[in-house]
Formats: sequence, C-alpha cells, structure tokens
Amino acid sequence: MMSNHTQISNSEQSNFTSNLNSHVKGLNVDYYYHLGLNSTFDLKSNFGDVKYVLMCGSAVRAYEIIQRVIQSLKIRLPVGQTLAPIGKTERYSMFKVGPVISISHGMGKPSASIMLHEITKLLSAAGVYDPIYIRIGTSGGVGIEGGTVVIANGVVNGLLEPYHPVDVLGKIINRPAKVDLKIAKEIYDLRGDIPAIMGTTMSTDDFYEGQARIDGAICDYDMEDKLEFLKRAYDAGVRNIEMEGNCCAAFCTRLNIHFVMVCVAYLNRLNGDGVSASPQQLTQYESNAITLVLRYIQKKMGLEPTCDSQGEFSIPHALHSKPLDTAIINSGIEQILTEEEKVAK
Ligand SMILES: O=P(O)(O)O[C@H]1O[C@H](CO)[C@@H](O)[C@H]1O
Ligand SMILES: O=c1cc[nH]c(=O)[nH]1
Repeated sequence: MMSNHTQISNSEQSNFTSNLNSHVKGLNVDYYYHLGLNSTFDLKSNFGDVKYVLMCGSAVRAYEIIQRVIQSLKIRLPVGQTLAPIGKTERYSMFKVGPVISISHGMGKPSASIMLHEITKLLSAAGVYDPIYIRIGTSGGVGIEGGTVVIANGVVNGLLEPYHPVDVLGKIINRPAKVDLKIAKEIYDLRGDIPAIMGTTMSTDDFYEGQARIDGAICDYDMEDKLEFLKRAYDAGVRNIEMEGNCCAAFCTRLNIHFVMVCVAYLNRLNGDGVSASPQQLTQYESNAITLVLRYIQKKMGLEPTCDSQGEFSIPHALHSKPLDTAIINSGIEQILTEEEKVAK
C-alpha cells in the first residue's frame, strides 16, 4: 500500500531514519551506486559527524563551496594533503570537511532525486541523526535584479502548485514540497550587506519552455504570453525560478529532513532571457548565496561570521571551464592557509 505522507519539516530535532524505507534495512549490502560507495565502507567514522549537506547543480561549485567552508570554519587539512572528491565523480562530486558535505546534483529533478536517495541512505547508515539539507543554487529572478539572493519561503512546481509530482507504480503522487521556515528566516536575518529577500521559488522541468523563455529552440508562444505567465507567477509570490527545489523540498518533507534553499538570481526575467552577466559578475552573484549559508553555519557552530559579501575565497570563473581534476590538482595546502599564515610562512 502506498501512503501519501505529509510530514512537515520543522526545526525541532528530527530522526529522519525512522521514516526511511524499511526494505533497505534488510539488504546485506546497500549500493549507493551513483556515488561509487556502499554500506560496507566505514560510514560511521567517515560520515557520522555530518550536520550540513550543501547541494548545488555544478561540480565546480561544490568544490568552491567546500573551499569556502574550509576557510570560514578555519579547518586545516593535514599538511601535504589536498582536497579530493569522495567516491566516483562521473555523476556527482562529493566533498566533506568537518560537519559539512558539499555535493553536486546535476541539472534537473531526476538527477537531484537520485543523489538525494543515495546520500540520505548513506547518512542514515552512518548514524547521522538530524541533518540539514541546503540547496545553494542559481536562478532566474522574477521582478528582482541579478545578484539578489532568494531564500525560499515556499516552493512551487511549473504549474504554480506546492507539490512535486512523482510517478510511482503507474500513478502520480503529488508530494507536498515545504521548506523549514525557521531556518530560512535565520538565514535571511544574516543577510547584512547582501541583497536578499524571502520569496517563493518556482521549480520547473526545463530551462527554456518550462521557464517561459522565448530564446529556446522551440517556442510556441509570444512575448505577451511569456510576460503574462511571469506576472501571474509574480502575483502568486514567485521571486525566482530554478529546476530542482520542489523535488528536494518534497523529498525532505516526506522524510522529515530540514530543508532550505538559497538561490541567487542571475537576471531579472521580466527584462530578458539570456544570462548576459560577465563571468566575474556571475562569480560574485554565486558568492552571495554561498556567503549567506556560511554565515548561518558559522553562527550555529558558535563562530564569528567572517565571510564578507566578497567571499574570502573564490575560484575565478575562468576555472569553471577547466576539468574538475585540474581544480583538485591545483588545490594544494597553499590555498587553505589564511593570509596571516601565508605571511608567517
Ligand atoms: O545552479 P544550479 O544549482 O545548477 O541551479 C540552476 O541552474 C541550472 C540551469 O542553468 C538548473 O540546475 C537550475 O536549477
Ligand atoms: O534563469 C535561470 C538561471 C539559472 N537557472 C535557472 O534555472 N534559470
């Protein structure tokens, strides 16, 4: 029998493990196939301390985020060791330092969903009790300017409904997609000099037609239709559009995992469709979202917020065009020393 659970993520302690599929417990070995790991590894000692799972589409951003985590939590890698992704990297890239995992989920809900299933089973097997999942993404703004960070206070699908439809056994299950409003507000309160708002995020199944663009290879509507839809979305509270949020929110709502989403807008979709900001500008925009989340983690860990809105460490956008391996090889110990430590050397 299938059930339509409607647990709401909230900021109380939550033991998501009790909501997990009970069939998994009966498996001799559970294969987290797309992560390149399985349950025979020593998950407890390697992942048992995880509290924050930072998720984003791109492998390069996952790497950038973990570098920023190292800096802002003042974590020192052992001398001579470089940061390397865990497991295999064909599909996702996962890094871990201290209580933080940074992992990429690719583009779109099917890809994000597979990552969510596997990382969640892995964390459960590692004995993690009450994790917080945070998606740090990019998006198109609706009525807001590029660089503005939207902390989601609600998530809707491309039909403007607060659900994520999942096809299971030939039927559609509309899973409620909710965010942890208490954590969202806490992050918003840390915005300081960063342009940030709280608003509804719309998650679509496509970048072009799904987001009312008129510059895709197919477009069966005109500019007037596009603007009519975007204005309708705006009136419903939508302030940005991306492609995974309702899937992540619904997954976490179903399992009672805390979930929040912090996505920066690359552009205002009421003014255009093409992402025309310069590489430097895009790097700064992404940094705004990362900084906000790092301030939250620092606060929770009792650390002074150290990251200003420029970001203390940022991979030049030019590196985004190089293979990830190059980035890893280049990530020697030099890069995780503070300025003072470099001078002292
Ligand atoms: O920047 P990320 O996290 O990938 O998010 C957004 O960017 C991609 C589209 O360019 C989609 O995955 C969308 O959700
Ligand atoms: O417009 C945009 C920009 C980034 N990501 C999206 O999904 N849409």
